[in-house]
Amino acid sequence: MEIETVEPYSAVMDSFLRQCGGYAVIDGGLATELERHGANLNDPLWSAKCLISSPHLIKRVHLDYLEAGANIIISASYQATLQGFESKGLSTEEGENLLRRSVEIAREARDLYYDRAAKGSWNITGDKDGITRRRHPVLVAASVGSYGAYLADGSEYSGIYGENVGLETLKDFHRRRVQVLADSGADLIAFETIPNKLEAKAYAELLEEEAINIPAWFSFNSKDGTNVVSGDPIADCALIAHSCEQVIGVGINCTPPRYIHSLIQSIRRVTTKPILTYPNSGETYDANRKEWLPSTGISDVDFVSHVGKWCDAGASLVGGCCRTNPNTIRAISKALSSRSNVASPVEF
Ligand code: MET
Ligand SMILES: [Zn+2]
Repeated sequence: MEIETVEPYSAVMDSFLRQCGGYAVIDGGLATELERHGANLNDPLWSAKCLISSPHLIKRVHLDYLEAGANIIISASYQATLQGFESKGLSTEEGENLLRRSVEIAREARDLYYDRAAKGSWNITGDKDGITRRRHPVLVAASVGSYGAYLADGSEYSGIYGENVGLETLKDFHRRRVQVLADSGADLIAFETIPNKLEAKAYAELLEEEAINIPAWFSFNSKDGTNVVSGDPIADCALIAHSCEQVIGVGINCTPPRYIHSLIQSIRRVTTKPILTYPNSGETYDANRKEWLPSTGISDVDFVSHVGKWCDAGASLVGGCCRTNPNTIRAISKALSSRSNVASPVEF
């Protein structure tokens, strides 16, 4: 009898991290970077609005992050939901096509980046001889934002959905989008800015029940360094991720840098899965005024000075979220490459 060996999901991340030299760079904020380029995202669809109005800009921002050293680029589907598209008058089919398009744009950016790297039009890794050019490995992650992100009322920063929103409601809300993204050609699904335990549970059950056959990461947000934003302990949330086979990474995003270290420590206590972190700039989003309040924001340099400490605590994937930009990612890439042990770079 022939025994079929199926590669475990975790092998995808293990071999990717090996290729990256042990540490991988996640991209920076997408929506806020689109805004910095002039896009008006004051809309319930937020960055997904650009899938309709300016896909070329999304591609450009992905490319900027690749050029800055990102190994993982995250698609513009964070706030792209079939329900959101429907309320704009789009059909289910049109909505599904836009979801697929978000991943296609990221894949096109990766192809373009590889092409340009091969032609040597960018000094990707600063090769000394100028002859052997190396490119860094790149994965495309399909973003799934939380139910709170769809509500567009800031509740992904409170995690309070009310009594009427239970596990089944959340599963039904996310089901079709997750199915479409799983078949879109993405390398993994990035469940981002997860504000509570309930939604993590909904994702884990969906991945299992729908037999989603690409890996995923779970990334939570926090405003105190101990709990996710709803008040559920980060350790409980990370345990849900730990117990789900498809989940190949667990971590924290869109959270001020000052809380990251203790959150990583708490996650490390409950899982051996790779830990990822892509904090925001440290500024606070005011959902009522729909703007980022200055004040506690820290500079790129300060942000990056924490990276080594985060890696020492267990993180192996680091990037940036809202209000970070290609400069942040360039600096993170530099910080990580000094720790990396690139044994087998991809050569042209
Ligand atoms: N990947 C998304 C973005 O950068 C995450 C947003 S967090 C509110 O736009
Ligand atoms: Zn963010």
